[in-house]
Amino acid sequence: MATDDFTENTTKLKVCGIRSITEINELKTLDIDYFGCIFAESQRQVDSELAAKITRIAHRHGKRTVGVFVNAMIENIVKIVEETDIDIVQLHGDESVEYCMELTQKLEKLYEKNCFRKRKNFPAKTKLWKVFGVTDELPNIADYKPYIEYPLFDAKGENRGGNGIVFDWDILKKLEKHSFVLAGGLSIENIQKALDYKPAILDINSKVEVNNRKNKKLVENIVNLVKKK
Ligand SMILES: O=C(O)c1ccccc1N[C@@H]1O[C@H](COP(=O)(O)O)[C@@H](O)[C@H]1O
Repeated sequence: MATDDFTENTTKLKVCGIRSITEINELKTLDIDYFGCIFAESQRQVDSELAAKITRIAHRHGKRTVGVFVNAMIENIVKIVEETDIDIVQLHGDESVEYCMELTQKLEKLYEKNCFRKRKNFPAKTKLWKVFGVTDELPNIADYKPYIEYPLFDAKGENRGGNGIVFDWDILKKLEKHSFVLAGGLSIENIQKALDYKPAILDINSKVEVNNRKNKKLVENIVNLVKKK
């Protein structure tokens, strides 16, 4: 699995589902490593125009952005990556190994075309995170490894994501430290326990919302725990 120089032996933090300029402006100076923009059908869905603005603000503050897709057409993902400059593509559907291979090739071509637009401080190549919806068993992800930076384990629920529920984290004990992203129902109540499983990244979303928007105080409480402030 190819991780980049940004990866260290500490747990990083992603806040997903940013859907307004107000939210990114409120959160941009906190010690958050990644902001997520959801392109899939969702109450948190954004278009590429808004995601490009969010990404510009995030990049100016040294943060990366993650685009969340569910079974999207590969051409659409490549177009959105080009339009928005997002750093990571999170595949939250039933995308196959072959799909990840094809997307990797297409993103490589896009990189060759646009490599002159190198991002300051960031590797310009777009990475893939493949999501696996789990309950109490880990799937076999071996064939995905050549194409992804990280597997992301989320609780299998009624919807594709944003279910606000956890899975049996004990299944993560078998994994190498800092080799995966953990999502699903993460909140101030369980974030300390989640850290004990040594994920590379904790991905918070619905549990830090009030009135359908990210709440700065709720996010800040989690930042303080994860970054031990
Ligand atoms: O949040 C959504 O609406 C969403 C829709 C479609 C795909 C993914 C989505 N969110 C992702 O779900 C996980 C867990 O979220 P939660 O903490 O349980 O609310 C996270 O990776 C989000 O990126």
